[in-house]
Amino acid sequence: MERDTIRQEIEKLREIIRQHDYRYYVLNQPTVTDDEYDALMRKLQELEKNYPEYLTADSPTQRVAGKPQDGFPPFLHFQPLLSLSNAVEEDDIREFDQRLQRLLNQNQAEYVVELKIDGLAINLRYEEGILTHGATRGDGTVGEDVTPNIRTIKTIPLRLLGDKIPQVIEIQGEIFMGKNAFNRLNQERIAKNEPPFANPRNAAAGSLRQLDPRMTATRELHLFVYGATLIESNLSPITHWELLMYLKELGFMVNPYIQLVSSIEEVIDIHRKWEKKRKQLEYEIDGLVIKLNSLPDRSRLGSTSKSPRWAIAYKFEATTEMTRILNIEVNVGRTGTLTPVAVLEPVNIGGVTVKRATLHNEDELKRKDVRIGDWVLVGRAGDVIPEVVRVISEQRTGSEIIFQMPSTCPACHAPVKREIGEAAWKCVNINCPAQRKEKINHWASRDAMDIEGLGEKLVSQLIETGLVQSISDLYRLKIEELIDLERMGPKSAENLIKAIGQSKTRELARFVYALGIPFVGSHVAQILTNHFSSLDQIIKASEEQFLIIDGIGPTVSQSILNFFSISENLHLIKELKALGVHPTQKKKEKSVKPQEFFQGKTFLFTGTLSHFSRKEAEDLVVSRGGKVVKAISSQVNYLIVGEQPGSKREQAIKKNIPLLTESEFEEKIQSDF
Ligand SMILES: NC(=O)c1ccc[n+]([C@@H]2O[C@H](COP(=O)([O-])OP(=O)(O)OC[C@H]3O[C@@H](n4cnc5c(N)ncnc54)[C@H](O)[C@@H]3O)[C@@H](O)[C@H]2O)c1
Repeated sequence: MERDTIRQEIEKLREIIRQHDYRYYVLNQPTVTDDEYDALMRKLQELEKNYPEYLTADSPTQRVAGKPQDGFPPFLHFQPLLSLSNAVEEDDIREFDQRLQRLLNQNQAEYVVELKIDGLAINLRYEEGILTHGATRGDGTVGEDVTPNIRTIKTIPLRLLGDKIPQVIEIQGEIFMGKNAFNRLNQERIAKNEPPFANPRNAAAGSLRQLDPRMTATRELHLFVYGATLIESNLSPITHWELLMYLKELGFMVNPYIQLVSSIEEVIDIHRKWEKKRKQLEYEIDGLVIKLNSLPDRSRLGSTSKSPRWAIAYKFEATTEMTRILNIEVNVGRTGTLTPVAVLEPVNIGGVTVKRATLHNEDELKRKDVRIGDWVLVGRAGDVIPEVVRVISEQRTGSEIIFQMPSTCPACHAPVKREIGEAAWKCVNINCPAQRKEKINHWASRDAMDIEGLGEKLVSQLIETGLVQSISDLYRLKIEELIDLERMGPKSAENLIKAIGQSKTRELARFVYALGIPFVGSHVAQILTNHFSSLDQIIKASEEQFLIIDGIGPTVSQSILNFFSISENLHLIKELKALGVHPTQKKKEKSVKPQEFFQGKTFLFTGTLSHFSRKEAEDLVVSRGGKVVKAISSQVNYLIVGEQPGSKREQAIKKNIPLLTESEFEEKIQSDF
């Protein structure tokens, strides 16, 4: 890349981040998620690390962001409230530990591990035990004095407790709103036609920065304290742990999950545990904070202008990163569907290097306006296929290229067609080599016929050399033919023939899935083979016979009927039989598997759930094959009852509809994945 271009890119990125900072810290109205913001920040940090000559003191990476808002008096913090440096990778945490030990010239350090509460930082000043000021972090040096609002928060003592009252102390902590209170507040706001808050953090910040404290008083805010500066005091604790215990004695809430550890590996274990358990908490956390326990050692290490050297935020895995689109290619799937795919400058997302991301179809491509050369945010939630979340259009230079879907198939050059009402362009040639390749890949895949050793590269070779034209050709392969292939010795040829042979007696459900009938995934294939006792029965079944099956809807049944009405498909099945492929049918299991709890059933919710938002809970039901409705009717199989349920509960009882508590619901969800 040209150096000038890099400098411009860095500058643009800084400007975008400054805009987000303003919207987040000053207006309380962020327009991107924290994950997306963090991705922009990480990209800027990376560029500044690679090109240190462009690093400037006013870069957002060098400053504590945020500005005091007009309307509140300024408050000068006795000691600046800094940001925290952060890391996601285990190795970066180990490096933090090693760096500290190197600087301190020792070989073991003790840490306090705290939850990183996703709220907003506050600084409280007590003089002679009386609360005199409460201020937001602001730009770290000067915050907004929100004392009248702070005084409405019940977990903040107006007068310190105990007999060890310091003359002057400033105490830092995180103000937050619990998930239940957040959901209730949003429900009220929606009912009043006010815009809901995007997350509990915004709700807490918005509530604390009300100009009218009576408004703050109606919001359920809490405080966990995590630090203090003893300005005038007879006490001088020498560890952070001691300080936290002292803050408890003074009447504050210290988070109950703080832990004292003596090795960085323990920290990594604790992080793994919380990554899984964070959902169960009643408030949101976005990671852990690791702090050196020894206060004298902390003083020796000091801080940069942005963050202390003795602490680090160990964040949970991000699911979004920023990168650039190098090219857009088109994939041809096994049913001929053309899928545009972005070829990316490789980027690490949550520990996985991502080089390609789906753009789904032409409409999506246009809606997101993705162009070759664009900077984009790429997301990967859990195991989901990476996708382009959005374009950072502010980064455009004008040299980006608009992509057009091809008018012929990129694999066989046959014409492509897009039916009315369909999102996808399809290659019309059923002999298209790309389609054949994908069909065979699917056939051999682990959940289908599970043919060991038959990977994508080999499938390509078999098709290119003409040895295999269709699925049935796999069962005609001979060792002598395989040996001639590049990188194939006699032993591997023999193993492959053996693996292909073994697939002849796979379970019927695998065979049905392997056929690649649209909408028939392995779960539906299992339902079909549980219901019918042979493949012939499935082939001969009518629409009515499919529709009576729990878990099979009109789209699936239509798709199966279509599939078996095509003579090529029936021919393939006949050929396979003749070649000795005889899938086996397991004895029918009558026991209801946990997987089938949600399948085909209808659910209704009432009240507030404490571990999920309503949307999350609904998605969990739908992703397990269930349906969610909004009103009570005889169709409803279960009513899931949260806190403060509405009239639906009484109605359900009258109609004899079974109720599920939140924990019963959670249990079913956990045993059904
Ligand atoms: N969406 C947006 O547009 C946008 C814009 C700006 C910032 N942000 C978010 O804000 C974050 C940056 O904020 P930041 O500078 O406050 O850094 P930070 O959130 O990474 O870490 C510092 C903060 O952590 C909090 N904290 C919680 N628990 C703590 C504990 N136990 N000990 C110490 N501190 C604790 C404190 O408030 C402290 O100020 C970004 O990572 C981003 O996610 C988002």
